[in-house]
Amino acid sequence: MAKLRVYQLASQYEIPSREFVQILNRYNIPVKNHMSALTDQQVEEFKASFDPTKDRRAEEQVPKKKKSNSSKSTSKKASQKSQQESKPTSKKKEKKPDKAETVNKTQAASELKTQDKTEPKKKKNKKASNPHADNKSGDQSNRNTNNRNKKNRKKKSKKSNREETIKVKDHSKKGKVSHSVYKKKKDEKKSEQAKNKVYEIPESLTVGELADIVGANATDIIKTLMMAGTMATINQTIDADTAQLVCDELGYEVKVIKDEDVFEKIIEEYDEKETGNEVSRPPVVTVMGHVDHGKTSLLDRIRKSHVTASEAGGITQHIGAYTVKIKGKSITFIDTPGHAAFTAMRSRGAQMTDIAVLVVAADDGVMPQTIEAIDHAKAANVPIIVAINKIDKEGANPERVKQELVDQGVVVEEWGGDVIAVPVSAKKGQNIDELLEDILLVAEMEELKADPDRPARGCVIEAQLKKGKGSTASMLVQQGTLHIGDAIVSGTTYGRVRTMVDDKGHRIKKAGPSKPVEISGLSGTPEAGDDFIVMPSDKEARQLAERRQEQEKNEKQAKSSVSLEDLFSRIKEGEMKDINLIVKADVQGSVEALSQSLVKLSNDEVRVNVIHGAVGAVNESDVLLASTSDAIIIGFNVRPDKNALEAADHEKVDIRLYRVIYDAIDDVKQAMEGMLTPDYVEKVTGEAEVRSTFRIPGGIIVAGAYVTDGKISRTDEVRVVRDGIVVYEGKIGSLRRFKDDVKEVQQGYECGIGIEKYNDIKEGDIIETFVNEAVKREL
Ligand SMILES: Nc1nc2c(ncn2[C@@H]2O[C@H](COP(=O)(O)OP(=O)(O)OP(=O)(O)O)[C@@H](O)[C@H]2O)c(=O)[nH]1
Repeated sequence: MAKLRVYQLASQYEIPSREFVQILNRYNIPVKNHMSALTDQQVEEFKASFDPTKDRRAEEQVPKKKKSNSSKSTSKKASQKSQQESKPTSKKKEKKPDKAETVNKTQAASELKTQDKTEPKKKKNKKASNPHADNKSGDQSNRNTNNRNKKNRKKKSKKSNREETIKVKDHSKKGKVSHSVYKKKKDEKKSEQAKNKVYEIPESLTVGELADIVGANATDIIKTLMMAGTMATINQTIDADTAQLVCDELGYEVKVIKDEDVFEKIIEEYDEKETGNEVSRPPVVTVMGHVDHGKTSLLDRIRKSHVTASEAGGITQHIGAYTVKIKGKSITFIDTPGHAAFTAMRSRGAQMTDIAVLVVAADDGVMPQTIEAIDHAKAANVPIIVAINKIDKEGANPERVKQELVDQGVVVEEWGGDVIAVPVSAKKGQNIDELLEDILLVAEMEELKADPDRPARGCVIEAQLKKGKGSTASMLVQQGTLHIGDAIVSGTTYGRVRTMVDDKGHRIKKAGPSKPVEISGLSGTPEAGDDFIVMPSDKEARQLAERRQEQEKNEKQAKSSVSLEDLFSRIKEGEMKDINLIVKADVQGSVEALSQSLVKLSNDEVRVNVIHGAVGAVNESDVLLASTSDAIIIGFNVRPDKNALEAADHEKVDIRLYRVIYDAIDDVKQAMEGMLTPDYVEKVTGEAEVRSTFRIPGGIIVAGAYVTDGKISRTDEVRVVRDGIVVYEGKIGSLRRFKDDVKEVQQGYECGIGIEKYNDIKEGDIIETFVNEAVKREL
């Protein structure tokens, strides 16, 4: 059964709703306005204890006037009458409610409060909220009658529709009339259909908007509101409770969507919706590859040789991306080379790259960062084009590069695969056009499309604070067209596009799909990879940005990436079908052995994937890849560097470090079975940098070290790390400050450290101390 509303109960006692709200509050029933719903229990308890004669004494003034007017009219009418008598209200005040105004809980509550405090104010307010009271007393009494007949109203209104149709039918002798009957029937059918639907409404909306959503006549809504004692205009804002009540009355089923869900919905609908007006857009390309293989040289070469004469007039700006033209078609290059930027963007959910150009130096071949780049591109599901660079160099061997690529699962066309490889020389400008044409070819196959006529969407390439300009952000338009003056939200910032400059330094007024631009006008500096969305108004942009700020705050506190501990529960809940791992080890043999053993742990329920395996310390790029791919990092005989630790902390990525391969396999296995219950957790206590070494009597090599972090304690365990790889783990043999033995040395001090049973310490090594702390077993 539908819940009883305050006004309905009020009408049973013939007490005005506003007064009744106060009475209910005095009975400790915390209702806010006449639309508030009451539970059955509240109604029962209230009815049992409420004595209308006794409990309404506080409102004595009102009943008095009620008597003086007519015994049947309500006290509400009486008080309105009294307003007329006591003080004529200015026209301005009468008009006020006609403007868009919220009839919500707060307003109703505050009005009530004001009424309590001072009589004159009460009059003004009442007047303001009932503009028709002066000249529409007839309406008012009608309303009261209607209130009394409320129970029958719904039935009646439906019935009257039917009756009308029948009436017309009775007179339907002529074709014209029967046509109108037909039309009416059709309308009825339509409205019946409409009534069977569930409409979604926001937390607050205007009467007109509600009419639009459910497809009802605004007049009907206004009438229904009037019957419930609320005078509203078409532009007036009503809250969801009110809207829901009106729709109940009119027979429309509605569901209230929270404001944040409304924003989400706008975003989702936009993403999903194809307008049918999509046209081809230029591809967006990222250049990746191993250090020194020529990424920057290639990007420079492309930019310099493909800026047309007309464009060259402007000074090329660094805005993080640029567009070149080849055979009348455009290509946009993200001009910050490297996968760190690429993954940083992906970790923020942005996928701006359509194609990855993998630069491999022909004289050097596939190197660790080449593999990393391949893994990143694969994880992002982005097609690769290989640019085999430096073919002008002596010792260049493109065929060897192709062979090495096969080992990484990248099979070029000549070898029967589907990856295009182009031998180029960034230095000499050889085959650059060919590379660009191949990019266009791949783009064509990818069928990259966008509708330029939609409000713009895209993402931030980079953003900074510029002197005299405030926050500027380089943005890539991915959908629609961005215009000067557009209200936008970007990440947690918002504003209006004040200025817009393209990569050639030209001030422009609009930018279409795949176009990079630098804009100003934002309230803050968004982060690379943040999205940007054009909103219908400044107000909505600000609201969405504020909501995101709040969400970000909450998420920071509760971000959960995958960890070995929660692996089992996520598998059980069906949340995980794949376990993604990144394996880093000291030597290639270990990477392979560990990876193979881990993959073999796959069972019917879950598959174990090693999405990236490489030699070397765990770095920031590994962490970002883990974050974007929901992966756990398994390190064998390696350590994370500082940036990686910071990133892991920020992204909440689980890094597991092992000294025994079997332990790593066992942990993953046990985690999959829900048996992982670590008793000890390692805590790093200090770090010292070896700045020199010296030999002491007995041939022992001691490190002259500087404590860079925490403190080095004589009793802590110690490990020696060289280039991110653990070369020894053991105990401290001696710890000295000058000539004295000491128990500990704090950060910022120098000391001598000898390591038990280890004589191979070298300058540049990192000495890390740690303790194993007992932790509670987890259930
Ligand atoms: N001979 C020859 N040298 C090249 C070519 N391309 C780049 N180089 C040289 O290789 C070196 C590295 O080039 P960069 O473009 O800086 O390489 P990168 O990959 O951007 O390097 P990082 O930014 O450090 O990752 C420079 O000395 C270039 O002059 C080429 O096609 N031929």
